[in-house]
Order: sequence, then structure tokens, then C-alpha cells
Amino acid sequence: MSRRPLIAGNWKMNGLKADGIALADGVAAKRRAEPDLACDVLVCPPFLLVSDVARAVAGSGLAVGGQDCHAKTSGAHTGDTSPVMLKDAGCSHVILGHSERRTDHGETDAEVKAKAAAAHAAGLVAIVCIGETLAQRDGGETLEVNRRQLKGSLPEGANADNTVIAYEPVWAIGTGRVASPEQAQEVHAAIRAELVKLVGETEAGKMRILYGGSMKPENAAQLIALPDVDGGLIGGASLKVEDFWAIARNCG
Ligand SMILES: O=C(CO)COP(=O)(O)O
Repeated sequence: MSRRPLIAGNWKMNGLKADGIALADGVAAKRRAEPDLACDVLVCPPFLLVSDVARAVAGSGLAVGGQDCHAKTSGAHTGDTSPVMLKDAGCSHVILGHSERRTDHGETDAEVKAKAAAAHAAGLVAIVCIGETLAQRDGGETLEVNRRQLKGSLPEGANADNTVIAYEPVWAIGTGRVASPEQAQEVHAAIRAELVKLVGETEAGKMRILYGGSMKPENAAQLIALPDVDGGLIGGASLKVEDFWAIARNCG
């Protein structure tokens, strides 16, 4: 089964307007210069920059995503952003259930599932994030934790067109400590096996599973080449045009 890799930049809460537009312009210029690139490329700016970034990359082939959304379309939810609003602002994707949201905002699997269903209803691709902590890995619970989060976070109707999974071991995020190829492949294969149960063999075979956690130009090729790794969700290295693009070029 050949799956087209996806390279997604999660800018997190970084950059002011001028920085975001410069970064978007830089990545869009790279994308325009390489129309035959072997992967899809997505940038996920902070909410306030989504519209500006969507304008900056229009027509370049780059996709734009949000970093979270509410499970409702509209209403009395102060400070929240609905999936319909993201779509309206130019997003095609939304990251959901990132470990930083699970930690900072106490998001549960059930909430992630509701958000993913809402994202699907709005026509967005949900990038559903899962991953174990260091304590869970040390406790030998890695596969069990990832299976449980996956099962709890995937809504009815999830398929390979509307859903991407991101495996992000919490201990590898922003730490410079990357999963070894063996560790990554073991978990990705377990996730795919669980997906067979949840969405059926055909969709599981087509669904992209990204690796995230200290992915850099130096380690990306090795990770992306693994049989069940279908690209990356990149934090720190997505904030530099050259680094992000070096990772995207590793997909060939
Ligand atoms: O959390 C991540 C992407 O969502 C990974 O972040 P880093 O690439 O900075 O480790």
C-alpha cells in the first residue's frame, strides 16, 4: 500500500504576524519551486495568523490547518474557535488532541473524539494526536496507551480521507530526544493494526500515520522511510524554512 506522505508544521504558539507571514511566504516559495514534490505539505499557524497565512500561500499547493477546534459549530463558548470558522478562514486540516492540549487544557479522548466528528462535519481533515509519556513507556504501557487513546479519540465515520493519525511520544516533543526507528515502527505498526479493527482493513491501509517529536532534517529520512511512518508532524523545525523544507524533501 503506498501512501503519499504528509509533512505538517505545527507552529504552536510562536510568531507574530510578520514572522508568520514571512515563514508562510518562504515555505510557499519552496513549494512553488518544486511542483513534483513527493509529499503533501501543511502548515498550522496560531489561530490569529490563519487568515493571513492562508492568503500568503494561496495557489502554492500548501495546505493550512488549525491547531485545535471546538466541538460545536457556534454558540456561547468564549475564547473558542469552531471548525466551520477554521474552514471559512482557509483551513483544510485541524490538529486535535495534541499532548500539549491534553496537558494544558485537560482534553480527554472523548473530547478529542467529539472535536474530530465536528471537524469532519465541517469538511476538515482531523489530525488526531496520541502518544505515551515517559512514565508510561518506562512502565511498559506504550502500546496499550496508544491503542486506548486511538480507540477513544476516533469518531464514527473516520476514514483515510478525513483522518490522519499522529503518533507523538510525549517524551520526544521539544526535547531533542527522538524515537529510534525501531521504537517508532513498533508503535506505528501497532496503531495500524488497531486501525484495522476500528476502521477496517482498507481504510487502515490507506490512513496516514505521522511521527512527531524532535523530527529534524538529520533524522527525518530514516523515520519517514519506515514502513508504517507516513510523514511527520513537526514543531520546532517547522519554524525555519530551510529546516522544514529539508524534511519535506526527504520524502522523495
Ligand atoms: O509536538 C510536536 C508537533 O506537534 C513536535 O514538536 P517538536 O518537533 O518541537 O519536538
